Amino acid sequence: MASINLENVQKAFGKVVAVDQLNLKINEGEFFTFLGPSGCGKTTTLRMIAGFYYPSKGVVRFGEKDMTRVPPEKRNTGMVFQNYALFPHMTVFENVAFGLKVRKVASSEIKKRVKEVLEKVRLEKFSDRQVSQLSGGQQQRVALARALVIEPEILLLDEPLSNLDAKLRDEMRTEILQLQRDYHITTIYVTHDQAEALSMSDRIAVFNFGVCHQVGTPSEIYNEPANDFVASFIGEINFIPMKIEKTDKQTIEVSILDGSKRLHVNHTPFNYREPKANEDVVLSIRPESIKLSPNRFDSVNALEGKLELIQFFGSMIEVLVNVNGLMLKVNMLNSNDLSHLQKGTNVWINLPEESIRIIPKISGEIK
Ligand SMILES: Nc1ncnc2c1ncn2[C@@H]1O[C@H](COP(=O)(O)OP(=O)(O)OP(=O)(O)O)[C@@H](O)[C@H]1O
Repeated sequence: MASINLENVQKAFGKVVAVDQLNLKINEGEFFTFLGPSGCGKTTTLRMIAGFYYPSKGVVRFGEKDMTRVPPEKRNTGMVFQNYALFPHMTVFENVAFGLKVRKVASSEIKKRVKEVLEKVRLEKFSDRQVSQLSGGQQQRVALARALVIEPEILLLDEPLSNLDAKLRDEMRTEILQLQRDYHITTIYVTHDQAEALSMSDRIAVFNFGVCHQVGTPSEIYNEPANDFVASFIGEINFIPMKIEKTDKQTIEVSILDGSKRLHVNHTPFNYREPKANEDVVLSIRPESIKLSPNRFDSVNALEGKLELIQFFGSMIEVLVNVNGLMLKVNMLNSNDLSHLQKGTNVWINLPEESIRIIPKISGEIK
C-alpha cells in the first residue's frame, strides 16, 4: 500500500496540454476517483501514475519515493483497462498467471496465487476456459484478477465497467468495492459517470480541460461545489445569475441581474478566495432543496412564478417553475396534498438560505 503524491504535474502532447498544474495527494488505502467529461485528462493522469507516460513537468511520488521516471514494470501497480486488454487465445489461468511468470515466480507459487485470486473473483471453475469464451462481466473479473495477483501497492482502474450493461455494472461496482476492502489497496478509479463516482469513492477529483477543479468527499462535491462546472457536472442543479451587492462575515446579499429582487444567503467563501462586492456570480440550488407553495412564503428569499410543467415519477414529482423567464426545477416527494399543482397556476417558491451556494462563474455557459 502506498500514498500517491502528484506535485505540479503537467503533461503536454506537442501543443496539446492534456493535464496542467495538478497537485493531488491520494491517501494509503483510499478509493479515489478521477471524474470528468471525455478528454479532460483523467486517463493521461492515470497513465502518469502507472508509468506509461512520463510527465512533461512536475513530480510523481509513491509515499516519499520519487517515481517520476521509473518505468511501469518497476512501479508495483496493477492496472485494469477499459477494453480489458486480455490475451484472447490464452486460458483464464494463463492470463492471470502472465504477470507472475514475467516476474519469474516459481510455478508452484504461481498455481497457488492464481487459484486464490480466481476464488476471490468467483472464477475458480473457469480456470481452463479461453477468455474469448467468457461473458463481458467474466472477462472484467479476469482483468481484475490479473491486476490483483501481482499484489500491487496501487490498483488503477480505467473506466472498467463501461463495456457492461447496466445491471452487470451495478453488480461489478459492489464486487470491486468488496475486493478493494479485502485487499485494502490504494485504488484510483477513472470514470465519466457521476453516479458511479458518488456511490463508490472515499474522495473524488473533478477534472475539465486538463484542470482539476475540486477534490472532496462525495457529499462535499455534491453539497459544496467549487464552481458552476462542478455543480452542473454532478447531479441536477438550478443556476440563477446574480450580482453580489454586499458581503460580510455572516451573509451575502445578491441581486438578480435585472435588479428586480435581492436575496440573502449564508456566507460561504469560494474555494480559493472570498467573494467580492459587485462581482457577477451564480446562485446554485438543488431541485430537492426548493420549497413550493400556492401561498406566499414569509421569507426574503421567496419568488413568485408560474407552473410550466409537472411530471410524475411515482414517489417523486418534478416541476418546472417559470420565474420571470427563468426556468427553475423543483423536485418534491409525492404527497397527498397536490391539489395546487395545476399547470399555468401561480405559485411561490422559497430558496432556503442554508441550501443556496453562491459560486464563481467559470464555465462561460451561464450568461
Ligand atoms: N497520446 C496522445 N497524443 C496526443 N494527444 C493526446 C494523447 N493522449 C491524450 N491526448 C489528448 O489529451 C487530452 C486528454 O485526454 P485523456 O485521454 O487523458 O482524457 P480522458 O479524460 O481520459 O478522456 P476519455 O474519458 O475520453 O478517455 C485530450 O484532448 C486528448 O485528445
